[in-house]
Amino acid sequence: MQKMLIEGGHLLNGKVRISGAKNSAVALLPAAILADSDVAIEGLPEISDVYTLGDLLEEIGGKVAWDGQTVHINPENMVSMPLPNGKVKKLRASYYFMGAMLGKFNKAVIGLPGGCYLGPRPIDQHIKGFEALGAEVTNEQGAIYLRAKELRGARIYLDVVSVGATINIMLAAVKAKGKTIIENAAKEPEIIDVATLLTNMGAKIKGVGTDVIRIEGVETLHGCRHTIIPDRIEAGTYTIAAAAQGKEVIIDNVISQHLESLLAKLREMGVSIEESDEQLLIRPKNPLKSVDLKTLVYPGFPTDLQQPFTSLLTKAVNTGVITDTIYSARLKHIDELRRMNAIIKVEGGSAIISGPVQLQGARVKATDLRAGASLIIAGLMANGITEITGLEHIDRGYEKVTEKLLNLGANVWREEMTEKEIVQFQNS
Ligand SMILES: CC(=O)N[C@H]1[C@@H](OP(=O)(O)OP(=O)(O)OC[C@H]2O[C@@H](n3ccc(=O)[nH]c3=O)[C@H](O)[C@@H]2O)O[C@H](CO)[C@@H](O)[C@@H]1O
Ligand SMILES: C=C(OP(=O)(O)O)C(=O)O
Repeated sequence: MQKMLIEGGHLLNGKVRISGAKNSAVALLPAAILADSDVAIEGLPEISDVYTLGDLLEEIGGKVAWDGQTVHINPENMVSMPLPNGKVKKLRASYYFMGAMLGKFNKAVIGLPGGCYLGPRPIDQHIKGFEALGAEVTNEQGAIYLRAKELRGARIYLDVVSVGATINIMLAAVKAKGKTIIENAAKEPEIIDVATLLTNMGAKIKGVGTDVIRIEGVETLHGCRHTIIPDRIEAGTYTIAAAAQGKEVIIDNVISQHLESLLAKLREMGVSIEESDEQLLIRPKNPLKSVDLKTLVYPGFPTDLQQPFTSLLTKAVNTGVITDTIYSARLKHIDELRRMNAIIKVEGGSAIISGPVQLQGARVKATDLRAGASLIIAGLMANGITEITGLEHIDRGYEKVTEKLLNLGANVWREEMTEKEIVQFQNS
């Protein structure tokens, strides 16, 4: 088990290339189950969630061949193997095996997913959608059993705007008989990316990117080749890091429209941002002004960037209030930031951050993926050395983070933890 060490105070300078989007990748891989021949996906990020899903595709009989960042998935020998336990618990997105296997085999058994603990993360809207399509769904000892004689298109209104439910229902509906309409659908770019893959496989989908998606079921889906979109959350994380501790940083391979809400907030704070084809040039101007923000569904401010943004606000003059309306309990990074000298009050679901303060290096724990990102940014700004444990969360979503930061001029490295440190970590 490793920890990450960051010697703070070094200015970030240069270019960082953004990887393929985690939240697309984790849906594109299960979507390949629906095809009847080879699906190639290019530009996948080298992160643990992607490899875990590759292993799960092999468990159900798929042939999975990696060629750098391209994966070839041959689904011809896949079977509806039950996956009640094991690797499905390691990540959130294993729930896409429900929609994809139901869509392909009319049955599936999938253990309830893992992923970041951000407070309760129900999947009732996924189940509502599967049931509307004609599936019988039961929860037996923590595994979801889905069975259908056949799937039939339906009109489904989502009570909550949900990325996962929108994608999962699309996966189950593309081969259902007749027409499916998903109302109050989520509009995140990753949903468009998944719909693009499915369309290239022969699916008939209209309206993705709006809140009404219309699907006309088809009998078969064929293989194809697809290139993944860049990761807007990784791009946003490096953009925030550049605003916090940068001199001049180019964020390369980015679709800036995907980050409008973040860029607007950073400009309000006084950060200079130039947008060009596939790149952002970030030049912070000190002192930064505080801002308030609320996380919202896309195109609002993403909940996944709220935690990294909290660290930035410790540097800004005055008080900033962050309210996460998607996950009100996504606040576990706050205690760790306080260890580093941050002055943050929590009231209801809001974090009230007073600044500017000089953060101090400390021993801290990444409790979830974006808490990890927030601690890395804090460590880059802090006096002295910050030690971060819980790297398994960070490795679920950030490709080669140590190398990318080193290239930008940060002083960051990983070390093996001693046995005593591992015991302390496990008991903390
Ligand atoms: C793998 C993946 O893509 N993860 C992202 C996805 O998670 P995920 O797809 O799990 O998140 P959702 O969009 O479904 O969740 C949005 C909100 O709806 C609620 N909800 C969701 C489903 C449901 O059946 N019932 C229900 O009440 C959730 O508790 C949450 O409050 O979108 C989140 C919100 O942008 C991001 O933080 C995650 O990074
Ligand atoms: C919450 C996240 O991931 P997951 O849904 O996979 O847990 C995230 O990417 O910030």
